[in-house]
Amino acid sequence: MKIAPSILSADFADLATGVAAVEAAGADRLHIDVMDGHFVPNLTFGPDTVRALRPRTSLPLEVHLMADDPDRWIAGFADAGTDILLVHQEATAHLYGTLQTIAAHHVQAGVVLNPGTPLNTLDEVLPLVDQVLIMTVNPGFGGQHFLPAMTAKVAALAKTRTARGLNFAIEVDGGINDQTIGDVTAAGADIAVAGSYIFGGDPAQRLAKLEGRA
Ligand SMILES: O=C(CO)[C@@H](O)[C@H](O)COP(=O)(O)O
Ligand SMILES: [Fe+2]
Repeated sequence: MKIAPSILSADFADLATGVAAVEAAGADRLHIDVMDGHFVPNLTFGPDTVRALRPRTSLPLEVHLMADDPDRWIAGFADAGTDILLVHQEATAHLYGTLQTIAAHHVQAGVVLNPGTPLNTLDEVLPLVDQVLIMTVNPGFGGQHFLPAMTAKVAALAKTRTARGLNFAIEVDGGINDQTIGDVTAAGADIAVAGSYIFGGDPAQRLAKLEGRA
């Protein structure tokens, strides 16, 4: 299992220190939760945060874009140094085109599903994506409880991937800790985002635990 620490739970006044800690501890990538105050009731980072972090780490930068009308942000995040851009299915009426636009900017494209959005809404776009992110909480805030019903959704997506001969990565986000990581791993997730668990203690120890090294 690859772990993507979410800087939403890091110290906003000292992001570079949090990033250095998880990079030294062996994180796979950095997860950057962008919230626009409309799609979700919270405000966080923008492209300038990505631009500022880019020279401070060699980890891939994954942007989880919780914003309405994601097309307006694609060029800005691509130009800032984003490696993987994840857009919500629920945030655009033009998902197919949005994913094409991300790829045209030479950024890996991913799609995110809220807990209440069915998998079959992705039937047509799965061949276009590098990654599918299954929300295991309702988006907007860190530190929420994992929704156990999402485990079956991850398993169903893994089954679809095999049946269709596709090779996108499956990621989970929300409520991931040492108690919940086992179920999502068994269900077929490849990457797990973790914020409050990683930054709520010693990041190196907690990362090792999630990766099954401790
Ligand atoms: O996208 C989100 C929340 O909307 C997440 O990436 C959170 O940052 C995960 O936080 P934890 O549940 O791990 O505390
Ligand atoms: Fe996220």
